[in-house]
Amino acid sequence: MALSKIKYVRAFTVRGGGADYHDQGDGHWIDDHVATPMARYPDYRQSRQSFGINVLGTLVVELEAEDGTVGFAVTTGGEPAAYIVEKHLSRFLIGRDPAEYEKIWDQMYFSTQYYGRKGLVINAISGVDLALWDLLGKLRDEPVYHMLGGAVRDELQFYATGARPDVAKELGFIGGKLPLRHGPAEGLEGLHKNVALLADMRAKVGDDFWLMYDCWMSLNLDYATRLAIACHDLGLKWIEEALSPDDYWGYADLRRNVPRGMLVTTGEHEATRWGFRMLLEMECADILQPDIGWCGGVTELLKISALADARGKLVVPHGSSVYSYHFVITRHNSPFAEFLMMHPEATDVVPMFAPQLLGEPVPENGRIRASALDKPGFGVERNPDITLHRPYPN
Ligand SMILES: C[C@H](O)[C@H](O)[C@@H](O)[C@@H](O)C(=O)O
Ligand SMILES: [Mg+2]
Repeated sequence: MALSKIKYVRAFTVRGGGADYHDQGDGHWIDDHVATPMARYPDYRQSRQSFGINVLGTLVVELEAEDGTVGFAVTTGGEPAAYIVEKHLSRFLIGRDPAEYEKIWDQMYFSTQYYGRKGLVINAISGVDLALWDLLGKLRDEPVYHMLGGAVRDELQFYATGARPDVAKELGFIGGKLPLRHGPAEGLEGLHKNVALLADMRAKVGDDFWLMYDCWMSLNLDYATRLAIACHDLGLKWIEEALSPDDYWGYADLRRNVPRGMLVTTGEHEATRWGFRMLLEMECADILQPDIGWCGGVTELLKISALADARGKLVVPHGSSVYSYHFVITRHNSPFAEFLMMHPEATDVVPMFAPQLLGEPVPENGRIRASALDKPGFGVERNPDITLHRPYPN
């Protein structure tokens, strides 16, 4: 039984938080001296916005069916991604049944392979794929997680990413992931500051609360190895994205270098089943962390997750609000999820993609019940108070 066909494809952009969650105002923890590969240049060391981490902004993809039903999704991508959606990908969507998401994904990927494969183009494809699944759920009156096989547990449990793991513990989260603040350019003094900050946080949260460091691609193998060894006695649970996403060889070495029991994680800037196959077959990580809005969407993450499951690896998607929640609740090898604390001081729970989504669920006591996802599609609507810009109307 065919579903109502796609009649309109619209790509909008919007700035200020939301899916491009690094696009925040001044004084936010997420832009306060976080270590990055650009920190080797002193001018770009204090703020990630100074080198353009928020240059793209949010991409909003809207698919309207012939019967007027609208599916949408948000991801990082802004105007260049909007151009790719309207001028290239839309030809594989107009007049199509949204249930044909496998064929549509295949056509979007291989038609852009000559200039895509990773990064912005896969963000755009992911945004379309997420909007397809949202539209499918709204046409079928089903939550996305039902269409993925249903919940394998009653609730999601979250660790929190932000500057205040001590507050995250009080709020009921199962762990706290700190942004690493100092990289190799700040030498031994910076390394000691990283260890001291972790020691201070360990003293505040006690011995059993998970503490992790997120290194956002900023280190080299030697520094990452020394940091892991120096933090081991402080119970660092995992060292995340220590190296460049292209350094598969370095990650394999890092896994051999870190103290036994410490986990190496990465993946948020990796894309497609082929990229994650490389991470798996080169033994780069203990936990894979794809972002569903950047790796290829639901359709591709299903393949990535199955590859990882076959090798006994966990898949804990990078924080991406409802889009990852509907996935994680259905996968045995995704036992917990990430919640990014988007409150400027990381001291309160606010919707992750605020202010763009109406009905976005937030963890209570560090958990979200599966029943909270029981609305069609991804269960959220666009905030009508947010003005969208359509740069390339077809
Ligand atoms: C906190 C990290 O520096 C990044 O800002 C964060 O987006 C990402 O790496 C994460 O894992 O949440
Ligand atoms: Mg990360």
